[in-house]
Amino acid sequence: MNDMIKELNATGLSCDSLAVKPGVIFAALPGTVADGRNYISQAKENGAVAVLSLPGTDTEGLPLIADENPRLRYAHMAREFYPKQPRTLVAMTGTNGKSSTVEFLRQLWTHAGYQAACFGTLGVMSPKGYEAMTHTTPDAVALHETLHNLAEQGVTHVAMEASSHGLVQYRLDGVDVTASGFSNLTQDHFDYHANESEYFEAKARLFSELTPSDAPVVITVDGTHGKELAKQAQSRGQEVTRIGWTGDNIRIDEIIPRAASQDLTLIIDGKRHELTLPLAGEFQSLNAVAALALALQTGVSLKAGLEGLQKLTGVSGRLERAGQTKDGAPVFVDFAHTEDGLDKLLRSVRPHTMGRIVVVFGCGGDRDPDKRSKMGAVAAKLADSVIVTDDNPRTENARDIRLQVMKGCPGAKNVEGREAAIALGISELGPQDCLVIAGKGHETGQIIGTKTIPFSDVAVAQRLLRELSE
Ligand SMILES: CC(=O)N[C@H]1[C@@H](OP(=O)(O)OP(=O)(O)OC[C@H]2O[C@@H](n3ccc(=O)[nH]c3=O)[C@H](O)[C@@H]2O)O[C@H](CO)[C@@H](O)[C@@H]1O[C@H](C)C(=O)N[C@@H](C)C(=O)N[C@H](CCC(=O)O)C(=O)O
Ligand SMILES: Nc1ncnc2c1ncn2[C@@H]1O[C@H](COP(=O)(O)OP(=O)(O)OP(=O)(O)O)[C@@H](O)[C@H]1O
Ligand SMILES: N[C@H](CCC[C@H](N)C(=O)O)C(=O)O
Ligand SMILES: [Mg+2]
Repeated sequence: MNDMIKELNATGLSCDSLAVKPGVIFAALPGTVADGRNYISQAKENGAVAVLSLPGTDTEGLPLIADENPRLRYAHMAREFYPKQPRTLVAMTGTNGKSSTVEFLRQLWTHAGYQAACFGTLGVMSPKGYEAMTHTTPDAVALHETLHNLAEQGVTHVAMEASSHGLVQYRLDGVDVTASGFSNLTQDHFDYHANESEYFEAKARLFSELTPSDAPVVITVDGTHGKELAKQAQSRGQEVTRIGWTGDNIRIDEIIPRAASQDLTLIIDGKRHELTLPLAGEFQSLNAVAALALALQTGVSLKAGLEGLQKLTGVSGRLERAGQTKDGAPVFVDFAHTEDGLDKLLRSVRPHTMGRIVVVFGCGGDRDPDKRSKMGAVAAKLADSVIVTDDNPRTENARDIRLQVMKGCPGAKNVEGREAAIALGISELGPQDCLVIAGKGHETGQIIGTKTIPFSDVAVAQRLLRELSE
């Protein structure tokens, strides 16, 4: 451990004054809402032994660890407190598909006999079981602590989600990334990133700054951003696996949708492979292929990888079949919360549906307002009946959010309250139809104001289906 940390006899590190305990170094970080430097006295009262912050910070007499980039330093110090890391560490970025890919990769590794884990939006999944987490990419201290604990448990392979917020805020710095992956980049988070190029630069940091130049990278090259990232990675000398419908290394040649599965033809390094993926939805094939490519780069044989794909189980809240009406019309719950996600979701469901697609969705408050009408327009274009409702209004007015969504789908029904909207969706279903409830996926709460009220799309849909069949 660093001499300075030893000298201070520090027992920990935290950027939250409220969480500071005696012996902890307080990182006073300027943020988006508050400025950690305003909480130094509180941290001191709680027993902080030093302050990490910008040069010149008034630390109220505590020793100052000065750094021009205190967030980056914070991440590297976090590593010193939690030094152990599993030997294989994959980081996955992209607008959509991260959670699915890391979970599929965890399953492929486990199938191949490795002690494997993944973490992100859905929490930590390890051989020890499941543990909740608050962020897709946790704060640097929580992230390093998680990796350290997984290594102590004997986990050798970990896949983690690298969100753009996490990358910009240096939450992953200090992680010895051994391979990384990219799914796609489409609109999201324009409330946080100034524009698309800043958003792209945030994602690109994973490859240019966090992944060593001799490490393999797996890139879905179907979009312009993927192509650009692949070019940049290649010029740095990284070994690039190009995947997707247009991938040179792993190409999806054909997908034949079945009722609840897909027959895939993949061309891997020029050779044809046919298999059945036991999941519905084209986007799941793309994520499964990304997981396969990352597995092959991290010790899994092609034979075990292809076998593993045929045994994949779906990710909670990602095109999850919650149940069906008594006439057999399925109800799916999915986490699509972007224009592209909703587009891919509705297109994915179409080939599996004989009748009409009914969609229930809304948009989150305190999140990118520009995506709202765009999601409305996609729903109007690709579904037969659109019901706009609430999705975590947070501190915004729920009705205003719905009206912004409705601008893109003026013919849609506007239903206050998510349960009422789901009930209406179910009531519209004929025997050949299907209901898609999008936006909340695995979530178990509806955030209204700053309170979270228990709410699960799967549980509500199942209860309503049960009540209707009684
Ligand atoms: C916009 C954003 O990413 N904010 C995150 C960031 O906050 P910040 O540094 O801007 O914090 P701030 O509230 O301005 O406060 C500044 C500093 O003062 C400290 N403070 C503040 C108050 C106090 O009483 N005492 C105190 O010490 C704070 O701990 C912080 O260090 O760092 C905080 C500590 O790690 C995070 O909790 C916080 O996540 C907020 C709650 C959040 O909602 N983040 C979301 C948008 C997010 O990160 N999402 C991505 C996924 C996005 C995706 O879908 O791809 C994720 O990785 O989860
Ligand atoms: N490869 C993909 N391309 C486009 N859309 C996708 C893809 N994979 C998943 N989706 C859509 O995005 C939703 C979220 O998927 P997933 O949770 O895997 O993404 P994520 O990148 O982890 O999202 P988040 O940024 O919220 O963590 C899915 O429910 C689906 O609707
Ligand atoms: N990771 C995404 C999830 C959005 C999910 C949706 N239910 C919402 O609340 O907007 C975010 O925090 O922007
Ligand atoms: Mg995720």
